[in-house]
This record gives sequence, structure tokens and C-alpha cells, in this order.
Amino acid sequence: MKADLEVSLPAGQEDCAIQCRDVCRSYGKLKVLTNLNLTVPQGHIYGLLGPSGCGKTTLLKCIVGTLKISRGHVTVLGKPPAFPGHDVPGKMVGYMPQELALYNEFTISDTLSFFGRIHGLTSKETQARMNFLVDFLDLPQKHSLVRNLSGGQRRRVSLGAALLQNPELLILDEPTVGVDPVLRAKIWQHLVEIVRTGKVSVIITTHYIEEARQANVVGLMRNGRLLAEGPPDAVMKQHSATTLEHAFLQLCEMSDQTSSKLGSSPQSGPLEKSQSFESGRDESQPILAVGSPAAEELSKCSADWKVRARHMLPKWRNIAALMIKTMVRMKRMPGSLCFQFLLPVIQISLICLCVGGDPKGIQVAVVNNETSPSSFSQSLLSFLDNSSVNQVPLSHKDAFDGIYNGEYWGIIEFGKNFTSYLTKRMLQRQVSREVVDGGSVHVWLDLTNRQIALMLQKKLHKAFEAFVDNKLGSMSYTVALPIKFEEPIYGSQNTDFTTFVTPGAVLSITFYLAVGLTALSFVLERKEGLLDRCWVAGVSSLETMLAHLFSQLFVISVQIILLLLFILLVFKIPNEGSLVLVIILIVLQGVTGISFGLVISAAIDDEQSANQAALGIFYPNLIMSGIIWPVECIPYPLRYLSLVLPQTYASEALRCIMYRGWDLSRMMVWRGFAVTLGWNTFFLILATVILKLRT
Ligand SMILES: Nc1ncnc2c1ncn2[C@@H]1O[C@H](COP(=O)(O)OP(=O)(O)OP(=O)(O)O)[C@@H](O)[C@H]1O
Repeated sequence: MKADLEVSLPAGQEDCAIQCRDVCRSYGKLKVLTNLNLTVPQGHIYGLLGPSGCGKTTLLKCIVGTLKISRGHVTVLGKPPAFPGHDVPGKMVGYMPQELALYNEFTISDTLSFFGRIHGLTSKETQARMNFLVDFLDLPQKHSLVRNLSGGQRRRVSLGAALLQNPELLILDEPTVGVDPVLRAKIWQHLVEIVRTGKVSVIITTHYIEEARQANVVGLMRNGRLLAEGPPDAVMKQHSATTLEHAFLQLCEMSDQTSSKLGSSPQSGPLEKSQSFESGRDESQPILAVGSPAAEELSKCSADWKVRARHMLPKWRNIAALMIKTMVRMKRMPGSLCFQFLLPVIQISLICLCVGGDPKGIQVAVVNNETSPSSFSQSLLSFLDNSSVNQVPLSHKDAFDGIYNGEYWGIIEFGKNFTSYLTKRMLQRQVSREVVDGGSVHVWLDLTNRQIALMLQKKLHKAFEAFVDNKLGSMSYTVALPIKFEEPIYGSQNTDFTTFVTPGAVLSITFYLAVGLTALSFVLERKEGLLDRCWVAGVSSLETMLAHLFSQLFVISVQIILLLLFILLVFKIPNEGSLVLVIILIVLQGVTGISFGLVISAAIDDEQSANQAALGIFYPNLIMSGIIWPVECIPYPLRYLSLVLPQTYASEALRCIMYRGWDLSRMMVWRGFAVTLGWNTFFLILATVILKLRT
């Protein structure tokens, strides 16, 4: 059914729902829209037709403001899109993108409630509209999950979300694809009915050219330009065609002929004049055009600073709607939520269990040429830590054969006169080299594994110290090393490598989980058109970022509580300082991770590249931040780079708080906080700039 509305009257700008003048848009070198003029009169249905790839979706994105035009003017309901204080994007426009843009974990009811909240509808209003739309669009039960719906059903839910708030302007990108003919007719009938009031305008793209005969105006697009614009009957009459499809084919042939006469391809050639259906008109203008609005006219649309400021301030209603959305999604994915909570604990537990501990059960060959059970060698060996060192008594030859075969990590050998020579060393002032040699423990090590070799050296020294203290009594000072390690100033004699690694590991885990979750969720939401859809519904980028930050803070808080419980209570990592400072520093590192995730998602469009970016910086950052090995070991030029990384000073600050009990009055502590805050600010600004540049 075709609406019998008069469309051929020239429309003033105030009568136009949408006006595009000389609009150009390129993706890199690819020119997608070239000097395009289009006019959607108020209270009309405009059918935008054209082959796949001709630029329809790009044009709609420029109209809603999610894409910036390279040149020209666009006005939507009288003002440029995204004009401060103007509700476009916002509730005046109902946008159905091509990608459907629905949250799969939502039910139909969740979906419509979410958009209702963003548009400021009361729950009663949302409910009433929901009931109507479920009935009108023949949707399944309201509590059906979107991910369980068929393609056509999802498309109808997406259309329902666009119709929800009774907008003044409907922008629909292929709403009837995959919809059965009966429902398609019903949708068109509904569109015709709502424009009858004169207040609602619709621009709709469709591949079913013939259904566009029900539109009041059609625009035929090819290679980024409008070939013709006018009422469907007029277009067909002009080309003596019985169908719109034939008319369109003729227009395409004419367009190709003109291009070849001008000696260029249709894609890159000079502008062809668009066809008009009124005699005597300037053919360079489409039928409904009123000429380009003067630049000064558009510049009148500048809002005063108060309106701008109000427009820039985040709306708590939107933030709350987005946070509720995230909570609902979390609730629907309990497995994923548990994984997010438990993963850091699992990671830190693995680090505490597997990194930094002493090797156990190391096989060592013992060649003892003394036989007496009361000899010093037997006594010394009894002080060796048996849980770490497995002593295997062997002959000299078998011991060396074994170590060459990789069976033992070391050989400990005592000469047959060890006891007497050691006694001589203690009692006599001057002893021969033979006595010194015979009174020494001889050790051969396999140094291919440094950690094991170091442990064996340490255990032998300890065993010898214990032997000297216990067996030699007052003579002990004669064989003791002339170096005495007093009680440590900070830390304890038993401080192991795990203690060094843990604070940095906690920060690193918190940072990277936040990076991964933020980058992935934003990249996926953008890919599925959800970010654009929310933006067109009136949610600003700042509101999206804040809502994500607040929701993620909840996740980070639970992660940190579990992490601290495990490292302090289960693994007994000491904390001499303020627990509040410890928590604040870890939270701030989480926020830095979120901000960095935002940078990745602002700069990158697909999840594979986002994953690569996150993984690409993981190892360099971990290795260079002094988390697993001290910064002091890094060669100088690299060390300067290491010091500016987000976790280097922060790890040092956390170690200072936890092991030295320092507070913010110490430079090494406040420096960690300052660098973390600095990175936060930098990443947030960078993400905002990239987002602005890429629109
Ligand atoms: N993000 C992008 N980056 C680069 N090129 C793009 C991008 N989006 C679209 N294009 C290109 O721009 C051209 C127009 O695409 P657009 O999606 O606007 O076409 P369309 O007319 O809506 O097609 P369809 O009817 O198949 O949806 C195509 O050649 C497409 O490859």
C-alpha cells in the first residue's frame, strides 16, 4: 500500500527530517560517498535503494553521526547530528543498524527495558510499549533469550528496540531482511500508519526493491551517488518502467554510459547529474532538494557554552542503565563471572607454589672415605637438609660416572683423614697445604641449573655452620668465616624469592585481567554494533567508559579481596604496612589496566588484533618491570625504559609498603602511586583522542 502524501513540493529546511548536501566520505583511499545530495521530507517514508556496497549503510551512519563526513553538510531534524542539546543522537531518533546490535545474553524483555531506561521511559511506559511490540512484531515470549532466537526473530527484536520510544525519526537499515512476506507487509503498513500523523519520518534501506513502492520517496543510489530521487511512480514513469527494479536498471545503464563517455569508471569518475522528475528543474539537484543550506545558516546552529557543558556532563541515568546491563549480563554468565573472580587467585597461587621455593629431593652423590661413625664427616652430613638433598653414598668413580650421566647434581667428597686434618687446622697455628686440603669438604657441581647449584651451596654452608656451632663448641671461632651477618634491617633471614615476586605479580595480574576484559568487551560490542547503537540512543563515550569503569571496579574489588586473602593468610606473605595503601595501589593498577584496555579497543576493531596487542605487551612489560628479576640487573639504556613502565615503580612501592612498612611520606612509595595515576590519565586521554579521531 502506498501512502498518498504529496511529496513534490519543494521543502524548506525546517520541513526536512534529513538533508544531506555534497556529502563525501572515504575509508582511506576508497571513496564511498561522493557529493551526495539527499532530502527526507518531514512525515515521509524514504526508501534508500541500491546494490550491495554502494554506500547506503555508510550514509546512514553519517546521518546518525557515528561516522564523520569528510566534506559537505548533514542536518537531522534541523540541526547537525550530535549537536549539543539536540536529541539526535538521543530519543528523537530510532536507529536499527544492519548488524542487529543486540546483547545475546539478554531476554527480549531485558533488551527493551535497557533501551527504555536509556530513553528515560518509566517502567510502565516501557511495559506498555513492550506489550504492543511483542504483539505487533509477532515476537516470541518476552523472557526468551536473544541468543536462542532465529535470525528473523532477532531482526524483529532489533526493530522493536528502534520503535520503542516512538521516535520522530526512524533510521532503519534493512529491517525486512529474513522476515516473512506477511510480517514484511505488516511492518510497512505500520510505517505508513505512523508517518500519516506527519510527525514521524522514516528512512529505510532494503534489498527488496519492489516493497519500496510503498515509500513516499525513493532514492536510487549507486557508487556512492544518488542517481535519482522522487516518488516511486514518478521514477517508473520517467523510465517507462513497470517496476522500480526496471527503472533502476535503466538508470544504472545510463549512469554507466555517461561514465564511459567521460572516459572514467563509475567508481572514480566525475559526478553524474542525478535524475530529476520535474521538468525545467536544474538536473544537478534531486527532486526534493532545496539547494545547499548556506554555510552561515548551519553556523547559526552553534549552541552557547552552557548547553555544550550540560551536554558534555555524563547522565547518571545512562550510566545506571549501562551498569544494570553489565550486571544482568554477568548474572546470565555465572561461569564467566566465577572465572573472572577465581583466575587471579589461581594465578597467584600457582606463582606462590611454583616460583621461588627451594628445590626438593635433589640427588647428590656422597663419597665419604672416612669410615668411623663418630667422624666429623658423618656429623657434618647429618646436618644437611634431607628434604632438599638426597644423599647417595658412592665410590669416587661411580659418583663421577653418575654426574656425567646427569644422575646427580653434585658430589660431596671427604678425604680419609678429614677429621684429623680439620682438628689440626683448628689447633695448630701453622699447617701445611696438605692439611688444609685434607681438612676441606670437596664439592663438584653441575652448574647447568643455577638455582639448584645455588641451593646446594647454601645448604652446605648451613650444614657446616650448624656442625661448627654444635660439634666444635669453643673451637668454632677458629674455622668460622670472618664475616658475620647481623639481624636483617628489613625482611627476615628466610625471605625467599616468592616474597620478592608476589607484590609485582599481584599488580601484573590485576592489570592484565583488566586490560583483557576491557579490550575484549569493547571490541566485541563495537564489532556487533552495540556501542554505535547505544551512542545513537544518546549514550556518550564518556558515559560508556564510566559505566564500564564502575562495573569493572566491582569485579576488581572481589578479585583483590580474594588475592589478598590468599597471599596473606594462605601463603603467609608478610605485610608490615597499611593494608589500605596496599588495596588502593592494586585498585589503581586495575584502573590503569582498564584505561589501557580502552586505548586498545579505541584503536583496534577486531578481537584478534586486540588479543595480539594485549599479548604483545604482556611479556616485555612483565620482564622489564622488575617483577620477576630486579630492575638493577637490567642494562642501562633499557633500565630507563623500564622505569617509565606502569608496574616498575608501583611494584617497588608495594614491596616497600608490605615488607618495610613504609607509608606515603617515603618517596619510593608515593612515586609508585604518582606513576600509576600518571599512566591512568595518559591512557584515558589517549583513548578519548583516538575515539574522536576515528569517528
Ligand atoms: N569500516 C570500513 N572500512 C573500510 N571500508 C568499508 C568500511 N565499511 C564499509 N566499507 C566499504 O564501503 C563500501 C560501502 O559499504 P556500505 O556498507 O556502506 O554498503 P551498503 O550499500 O550498505 O551495502 P549492503 O547493502 O551490502 O549493506 C563498501 O565497498 C565497503 O567495503
